[in-house]
Amino acid sequence: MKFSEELTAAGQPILNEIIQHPFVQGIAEGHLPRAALTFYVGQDFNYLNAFIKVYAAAIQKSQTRADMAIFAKQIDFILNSEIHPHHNFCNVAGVAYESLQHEAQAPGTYLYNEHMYHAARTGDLIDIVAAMTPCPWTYVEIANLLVKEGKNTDQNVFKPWIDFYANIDDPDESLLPQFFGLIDREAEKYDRHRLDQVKEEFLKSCEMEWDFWDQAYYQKRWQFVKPLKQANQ
Ligand SMILES: Cc1ncc(CO)c(N)n1
Repeated sequence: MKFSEELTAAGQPILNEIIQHPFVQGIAEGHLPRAALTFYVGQDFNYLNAFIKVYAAAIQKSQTRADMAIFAKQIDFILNSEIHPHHNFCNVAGVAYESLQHEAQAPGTYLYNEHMYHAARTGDLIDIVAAMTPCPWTYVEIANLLVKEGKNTDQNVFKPWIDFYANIDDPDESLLPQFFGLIDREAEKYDRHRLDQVKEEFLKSCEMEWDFWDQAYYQKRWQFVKPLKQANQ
C-alpha cells in the first residue's frame, strides 16, 4: 500500500464524520443559518491567508522547479479563485465579503493555523504537505459526493460552492494526485517511526477540518478573552 493510501484510509472515519456534520448536510440541502455562514467565511478568510504563507514555506523547502510550480499555482488559486465559494456563502447570507475580512481569530482557526505553521517551522517538505492535504482532500471528497448524490441542483443555493470544489478535482488540475505523489516520493526517505509522525500530522488536520465546520456551525469563540479584530490581511 502506498503511504498516501495509508493516510486516506486512516482519515476515512474522520471524513465520514465531516460528511455527517450538520454544516455539510446544510450545504447538501441548501439551508444554513446566516450566522454559521458568516462565521465560516470570516474564519476561512483568516485560515486561507495562513495557508498561502505555508505554501510559501513549502516553496522554501522545495528542491526542484516542478515542486515550486505546484505550490506557486496553488497560491494563485487561493488568491484568485477560492474567493468564489466565499462569495457564494456571502450572497446567501446577504452580507458583503469585505465586511468579514477582519474577524477576530476563533480558537479552532488559531489551532489549525498554528498546526500548519509548526510543520513549516520544524518539519520537512513531507510534514508541510501532510498537514495541508486534508484541506483539499476533504473538500473534494465532500463536493464529489454531493454531486454524485445530485445535490447540486439549480434549486440549491449552494450549487456554486459544490460545483467549485467538485471541479478542482479536474484531471487537468490534478492537485490531489500531485500532493499525494509528492508525499509518496518523499516517504521513501523515512523510517516507519517518522512516517507515523507524518500520519499523525495528517490526521490532526483531518480532525481540525471537522472542527472548522463545527466551530462555524455553533460559532465557537473564546469564552473569556476578547481578541482584537484582525488588521488588514
Ligand atoms: C478550513 C478549510 N479547509 C479546506 C478548504 C478548501 O480549500 C478551505 N477553504 N477551508
